[in-house]
Amino acid sequence: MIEVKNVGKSYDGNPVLERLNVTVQEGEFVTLVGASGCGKSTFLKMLLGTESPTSGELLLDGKPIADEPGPDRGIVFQQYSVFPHMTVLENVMAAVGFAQRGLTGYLFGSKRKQARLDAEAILKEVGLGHALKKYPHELSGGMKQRLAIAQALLGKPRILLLDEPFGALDPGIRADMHELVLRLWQEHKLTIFMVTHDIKEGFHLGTRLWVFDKLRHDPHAPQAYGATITYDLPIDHRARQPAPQTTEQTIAPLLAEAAS
Ligand SMILES: Nc1ncnc2c1ncn2[C@@H]1O[C@H](COP(=O)(O)OP(=O)(O)OP(=O)(O)O)[C@@H](O)[C@H]1O
Repeated sequence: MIEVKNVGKSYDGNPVLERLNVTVQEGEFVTLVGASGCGKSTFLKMLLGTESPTSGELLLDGKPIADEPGPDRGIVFQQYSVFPHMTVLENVMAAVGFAQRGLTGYLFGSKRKQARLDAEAILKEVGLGHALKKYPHELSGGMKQRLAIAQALLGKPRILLLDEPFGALDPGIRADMHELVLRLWQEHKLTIFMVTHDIKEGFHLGTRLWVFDKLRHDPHAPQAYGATITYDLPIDHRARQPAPQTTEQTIAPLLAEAAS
């Protein structure tokens, strides 16, 4: 479904990513780990369509990914911005309006009624059914991310991109969010790409874990080469067991080394 063929990405002539070659099938849950600044978010942005590859091809169903975000791809960031003067329900309805009418955004009559029903349904699904009338400043971190996920799912995307969505949350809340994401992944038959700095989270959620790192280094020119996918590990979740210690023990020092 997604083919990444020899993709490279540079900014101002400095390579960030190079020689990416992978294929991802519908329904996979790919987790991305790697040192800070090695290009994980850049890869997500190329899938979203807000950045394009400098070289190579990024194909969705055999066609180049459109160079603008579309309803088939939703994204959730670690920090999320909402309209502070609107309630949870109004924020989601506004997103429906923008999706349907562009920046003028306001819906009338039966369309507005339908938007409200859709917004209420998705908010219930992400566990915010009790918080429709709350304002953003009244929400906890976990509730804000639930709202972000609701917005991302509104266009009924096939692909959900998660850029460290739970990085700022406490462990207990994270566990609840993991449950939510796994449920939505299954119920909506999503293909998910999720960046995380937490390797345990990567193993726990993913059906496949990618490690981004540089294969080539020039000590005199640290910007000379980009990162690539150095490990592509399938994860067997039939029992949703914790990651096998041996694999985790192999990868963790590599990440620590790459980060130093
Ligand atoms: N629009 C841009 N213009 C120039 N350089 C950029 C741009 N976006 C990202 N970069 C650079 O590309 C590199 C990769 O950034 P990216 O955010 O993709 O890394 P990352 O692996 O997601 O990092 P982190 O884990 O810290 O979020 C960084 O050196 C960053 O400064």
